[in-house]
Amino acid sequence: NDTSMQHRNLNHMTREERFSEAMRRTLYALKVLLPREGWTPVGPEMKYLARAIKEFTFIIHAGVFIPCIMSYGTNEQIAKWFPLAADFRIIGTYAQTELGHGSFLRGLETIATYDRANQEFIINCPKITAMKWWPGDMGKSANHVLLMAELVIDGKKYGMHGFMVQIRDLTTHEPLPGVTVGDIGAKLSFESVDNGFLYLQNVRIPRENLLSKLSEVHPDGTYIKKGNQRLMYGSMVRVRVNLIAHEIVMPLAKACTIAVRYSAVRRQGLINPSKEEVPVLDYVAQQHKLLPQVATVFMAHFAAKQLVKMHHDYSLEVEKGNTSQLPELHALSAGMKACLSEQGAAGAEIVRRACGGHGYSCGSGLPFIVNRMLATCTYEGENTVMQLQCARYLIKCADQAKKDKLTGSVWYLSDFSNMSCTAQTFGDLQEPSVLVKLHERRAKCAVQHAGKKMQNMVKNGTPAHDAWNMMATLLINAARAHIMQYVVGTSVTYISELSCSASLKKILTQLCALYALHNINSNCGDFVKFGCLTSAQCDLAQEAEFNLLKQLRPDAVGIVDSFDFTDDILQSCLGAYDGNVYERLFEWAKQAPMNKTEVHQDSYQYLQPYLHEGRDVLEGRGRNSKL
Ligand SMILES: CCCCCCCCCCCCCCCCC/C=C/C(=O)SCCNC(=O)CCNC(=O)[C@H](O)C(C)(C)COP(=O)(O)OP(=O)(O)OC[C@H]1O[C@@H](n2cnc3c(N)ncnc32)[C@H](O)[C@@H]1OP(=O)(O)O
Ligand SMILES: Cc1cc2nc3c(=O)[nH]c(=O)nc-3n(C[C@H](O)[C@H](O)[C@H](O)COP(=O)(O)OP(=O)(O)OC[C@H]3O[C@@H](n4cnc5c(N)ncnc54)[C@H](O)[C@@H]3O)c2cc1C
Repeated sequence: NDTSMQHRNLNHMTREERFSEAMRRTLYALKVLLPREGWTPVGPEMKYLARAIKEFTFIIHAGVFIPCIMSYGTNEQIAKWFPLAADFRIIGTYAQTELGHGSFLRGLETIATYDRANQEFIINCPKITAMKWWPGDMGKSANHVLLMAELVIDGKKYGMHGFMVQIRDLTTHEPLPGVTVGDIGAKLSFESVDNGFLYLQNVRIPRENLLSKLSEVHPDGTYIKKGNQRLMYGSMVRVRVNLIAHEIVMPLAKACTIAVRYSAVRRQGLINPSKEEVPVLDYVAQQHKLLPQVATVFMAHFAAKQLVKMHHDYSLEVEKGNTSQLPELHALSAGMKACLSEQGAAGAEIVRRACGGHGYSCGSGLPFIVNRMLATCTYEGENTVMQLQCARYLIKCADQAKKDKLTGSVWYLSDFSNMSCTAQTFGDLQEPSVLVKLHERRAKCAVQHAGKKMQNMVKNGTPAHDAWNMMATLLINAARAHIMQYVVGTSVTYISELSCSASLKKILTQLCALYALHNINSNCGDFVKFGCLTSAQCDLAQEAEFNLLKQLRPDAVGIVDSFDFTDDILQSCLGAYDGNVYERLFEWAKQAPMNKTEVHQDSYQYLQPYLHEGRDVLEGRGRNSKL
């Protein structure tokens, strides 16, 4: 109810207005509304703030820069920079991606050369492709960057390391000497975020600014490795784990809230010619578009909770020096981020499109969500690259499964029990245990299929790297199958262990079955090809899905209401709680800047001569028509 927090209509603001409004609101929220003692920008409070603010600034500062200080800094470095960053007395970003490289980190070109005489690092972007490009909050907001650069000592390269680099004056906010920085311009979304470019030329930083938890450089230039160097990639794992809830589950839940509420209000056409127009939500085709996406919100939420727990447990182990869980966590987080962002972004577009013309209006609030979700398929690890990382781990595990009993998320690769499906009715295929087994078998077969294909190619003389490249599509499918079995399996377990009312558990079980069946029916080629289902059982799977749509239809609005988004955060004429769609759309349109005058003078000057000629002809004074 704090008017300082309420959103003005973002669609009727310029990009620069949105940029400064987002900063005002974010700082207001953080500085005024949060208890100051003890909160951290990545603490549980952020989850609630993120529900209250449509456009944040400082997501990278809070979601990446600060966690990196914790992950890569020594205790002294954390003690120095964390308090400043947590209170926004320094604003930072994570500057890794360059104009010429984003996925292939070993190709990054920014160099940090150690100057022994002055005990400094000299930072350089040797050519235009080395310029840092994309980091959020970097163009106009950040005064520091956590710069990922190639460390060079006496001409020898030591790989990518993290350096704290100040880029703007803390008094004037002007760029420091050797720093060229700015905004990269208009993007598909994130209008309020100043993704930036950063060109560094002979910028000097103290030796102490190398974040030295994992490695350090002594004054004489001696390089010391401390611990598993793979932890240098650790911040990306953490962000991939955290972004699922924040940037995939929540936006998809908002989109589903809007689309389901609108579909319950929008009457269009007849089902029974003798009855009145029906709400479009009564069309099974509409239910088939919307309800599986509602189910995805829940299943992705449950799986993300499990992944966050796994990351938390892993972090405790790393503190004890045990990094053994890192390979599985990397594979799972990379695969989950890629597959759920793919599903989520596609799902948001499906539900937007299900709202017809009004879904194409920014007044629906849906284009904002769809465009932002598209970014999740690219940032924090481009999806294809992440799926291949996941597949790399699966292929290794499949080889290991031939001799060892596997555990963890890949345990099913060493399950050689009979997994044939005996379902005779569509009810059998709604059973959670049957759905889990089907997904495990499909995933196991997909991984083995890709592995076998590559082995055969190598046996026939194809170099392993070429076989990998040629089978990439099968490897990506294997990664998707692995993640689907993980999401279905963890969701079934989570729901079964949930202490809640029987009626709620029934709905959640139905949603889980709907998610699994929708996935089966969308990929039935795999399920038949790998012998998981017969063609007749595929028909039953479709029947099972349609039956669940019918069962869930009466609760559809109640289910999305349970996401509990306020009208202010939805900013949607279609999804407002009161359902007054048409009045809201009309009011929203009238507020458009285009309508601040009855006649748009700038354009009228071009139209006027033609209009006056038309007037004269119609009033009998004008020359004959030119046509
Ligand atoms: C005040 C407001 C507050 C608001 C709310 C705050 C809350 C916020 C919550 C969170 C929300 C976050 C919002 C999201 C914003 C995101 C913004 C975007 C940021 C970015 O995009 S940062 C840049 C991201 N870039 C990447 O991800 C690059 C991807 N590329 C790579 O990771 C690597 O290049 C690679 C993995 C593809 C290849 O690397 P490399 O060549 O070195 O490795 P190989 O493939 O040869 O593999 C070598 C072995 O290393 C293992 N490996 C690879 N990566 C990792 C890893 N990350 N962890 C562990 N191990 C890793 C491989 O598995 C290989 O192992 P093997 O044993 O040899 O097989
Ligand atoms: C909204 C947004 C915010 C961002 N924020 C940040 C930030 O804060 N900090 C930061 O450092 N970066 C940030 N990024 C950059 C982001 O991390 C990179 O864009 C991402 O890592 C992809 O790298 P790239 O852009 O170089 O694409 P590329 O890697 O060049 O990919 C281009 C194409 O090549 C394909 N490809 C690449 N490698 C392979 C491979 N090995 N096998 C098969 N196909 C391959 C990809 O699949 C893709 O189709 C942001 C990006 C966006 C869009």
